Amino acid sequence: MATSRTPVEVPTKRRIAVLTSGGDAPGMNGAVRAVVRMTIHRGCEAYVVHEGYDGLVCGGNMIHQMHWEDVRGWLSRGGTLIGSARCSSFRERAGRLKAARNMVLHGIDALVVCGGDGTLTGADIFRSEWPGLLRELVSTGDLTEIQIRPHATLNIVGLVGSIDNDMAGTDTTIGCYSSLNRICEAVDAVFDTASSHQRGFVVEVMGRNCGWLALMAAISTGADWLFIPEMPPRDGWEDNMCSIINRNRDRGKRRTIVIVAEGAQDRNLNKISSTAVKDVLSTRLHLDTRVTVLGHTQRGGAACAHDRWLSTLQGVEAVNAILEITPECPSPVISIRENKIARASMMEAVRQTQKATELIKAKKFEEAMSMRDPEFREYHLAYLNTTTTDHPKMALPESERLRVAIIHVGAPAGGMNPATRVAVAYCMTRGHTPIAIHNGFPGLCRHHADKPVGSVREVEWLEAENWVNEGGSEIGTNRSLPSEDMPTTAKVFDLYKFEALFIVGGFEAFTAASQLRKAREQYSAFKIPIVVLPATISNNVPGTEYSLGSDTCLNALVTFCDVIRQSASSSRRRVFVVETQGGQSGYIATMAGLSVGATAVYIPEEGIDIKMLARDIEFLRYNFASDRGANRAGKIILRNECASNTYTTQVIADIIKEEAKGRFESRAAVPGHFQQGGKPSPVDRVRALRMAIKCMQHVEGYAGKTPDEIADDDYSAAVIGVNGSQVLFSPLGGPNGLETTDTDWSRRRPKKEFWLRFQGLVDILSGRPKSDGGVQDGECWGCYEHT
Ligand SMILES: Nc1ncnc2c1ncn2[C@@H]1O[C@H](COP(=O)(O)OP(=O)(O)OP(=O)(O)O)[C@@H](O)[C@H]1O
Ligand SMILES: O=P(O)(O)OC[C@H]1O[C@](O)(CO)[C@@H](O)[C@@H]1O
Ligand SMILES: [Mg+2]
Repeated sequence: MATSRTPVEVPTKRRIAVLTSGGDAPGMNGAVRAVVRMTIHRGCEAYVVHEGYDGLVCGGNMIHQMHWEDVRGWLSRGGTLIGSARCSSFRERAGRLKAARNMVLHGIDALVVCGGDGTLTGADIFRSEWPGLLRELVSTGDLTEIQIRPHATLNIVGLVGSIDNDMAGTDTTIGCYSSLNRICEAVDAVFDTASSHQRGFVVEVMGRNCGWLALMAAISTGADWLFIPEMPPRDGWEDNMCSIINRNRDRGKRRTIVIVAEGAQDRNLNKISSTAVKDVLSTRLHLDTRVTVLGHTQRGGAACAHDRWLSTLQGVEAVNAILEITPECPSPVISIRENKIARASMMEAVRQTQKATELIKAKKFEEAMSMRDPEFREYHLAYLNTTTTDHPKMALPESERLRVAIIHVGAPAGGMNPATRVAVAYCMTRGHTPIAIHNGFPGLCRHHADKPVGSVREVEWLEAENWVNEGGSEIGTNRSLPSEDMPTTAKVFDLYKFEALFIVGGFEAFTAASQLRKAREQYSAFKIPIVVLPATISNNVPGTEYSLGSDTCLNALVTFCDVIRQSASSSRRRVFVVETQGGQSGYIATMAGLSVGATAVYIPEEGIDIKMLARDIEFLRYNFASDRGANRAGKIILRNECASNTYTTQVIADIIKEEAKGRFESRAAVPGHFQQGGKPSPVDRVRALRMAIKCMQHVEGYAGKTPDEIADDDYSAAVIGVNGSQVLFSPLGGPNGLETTDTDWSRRRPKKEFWLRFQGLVDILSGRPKSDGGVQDGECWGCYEHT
């Protein structure tokens, strides 16, 4: 160690450092970018520590200051650009002593750590030891009293960055959905070749001791069988697995997919390897079977949209937390529950995570399962109940079985097919009759009696099985509403004896349900439970903060923006004005803006005016001038299609070009229906499963009730939705019904749009000037001085 005479700068501003540690995870760069920029925005100095805890232990230029421009373009980069490591010396007090000294020498006493349970454990130990470490450093003469005085406490905030999603206390970790995307792309591809050759495939996925990736992959791809560490199969699993696979084959399935978590084991903790599973399939079923081990492909590549906005919002929250916590506060970890970013106790989260691992080792599997996030068990059960439909104990008595009609209304959205598949499978498991209405309400009224095939058809298991990863709407969707022919709609409802209606779609689906509810007075055919599962890329359905398809759309937009932005790298100095869909809702424009780091986002809720454009052009000018060609990628402005009638996408691109006076160029780009995405994203697939099952359970609750009893219950016409940290049903009618409380009918969007607050964040993180002509607290502009 150097002596205490090592010069120490006395910082004039608070210094906050960020590091990434443990296995890398897509989205870590987004977190670092957000921490760096938010730190600067909040008037502090941003530092990074390279190579995880190794960098803290080694010090020197492994720890250095970061400026605004240094993190430009990081959102789209895979891995972690500041490096990560598994550092053995930090596990020892001697290593942490060196780390403490290096932090003081750099004037840093606030640290954001992004990693898994190990990283956070290390962080918590470090914080608890901090005063003792400093005292020891003074006693050995490595630091002086004066040097340690400003650093009496160490503030640490954790961000969970890990593909494993093994951390208790948060629904998802930064990186887990990107990894799941990679897995699903691979399994979707395997799916095709497996079908062609009628083969079996055993796919091994990562996750260490946690089965989240494996479970979600199985759900998202309709795997026939699954092995996860938390829920080892019963003894004799070989027979069970073979019998289920045989039954699926007998029903006409041409492929067999088995997902094996790398930590899979039997009830005696003996490893179940993918090759052992392959051997069972080959020898017992004589299936031509292949093993695919996905390995580190699961950790690499650019982050998906979900991980980009999640890491950004959590990075921002980490800085806010660092500046707010007091010495007595336990270190927080930034979590997400459904749609709500929150803070939880870091040590409690780590304790529970480690407990889950210990319980697995102690063969207490049920308890281990309950240590995972609350939905884990729900998802596991849902997977079991929908992968095969033969569960005699699940079947309802004849009197409680319903004829459930399923209809898609509105534009296609990713997740519509998986949701329908799940509803069908659940109905079959319970003994209900799933009936698909093809091509929406016009299909119902005009083609129900067509020969040889009408538009109202019972769904076969095999038909629905193939919808697990299909985009669009296989049963056909239509924007037309029942009001176009209410009498015929009611007649056909009666004719086919519908006893429940499941509507999947966007604002039109919501409107259709509302119309049917209001028409109950005239037509008793509608006095049945009606439930809407929001599915629209616009995410503009009242009663929910999330609609199926919006995540798929964001991924498509993010890919589009990444590609065009990169195309500017040869020409440089180019601004793309990208037109997004979304109707009167700026949701996808704003979330895409957060996910790609847009310079500005124009949304209908705010409109566009000439002053705004002038300010943004001035900002672009400043940006390009201070950039000095350092970053070659283009800049993105996102404009929602309805943001202004006058300032169209092309007009804005032309104005920018004109005003740039040759200093930079601009182009309009319209991804159009590309935004509906191809195959649904894993987020949309797994949420489709959960939401569709909840919807079926909801309508099931009305079995045995009279039409009037049903009509009298406000919840008999409801929307399922994510509301903050909960998934809830909201009634359409009644005093608290969405129709009156939360629907802006003329603008076709909810009255309260939760995401509007993110609009300001897009601006803060791009450094865009405020609308009042000022700048974002002066910090974002000021930072350009450093470049
Ligand atoms: N008990 C501990 N005490 C001190 N430091 C620790 C401890 N556990 C882990 N660390 C530090 O955290 C680093 C990362 O931990 P680990 O390798 O377990 O990965 P992780 O953060 O859990 O991420 P992932 O599991 O996603 O790869 C370790 O290399 C070590 O430096
Ligand atoms: O990259 P390494 O060090 O081989 O670690 C692999 C492990 O890291 C993870 O990718 C992330 O924790 C695990 O899923 C996997 O078991
Ligand atoms: Mg770990």
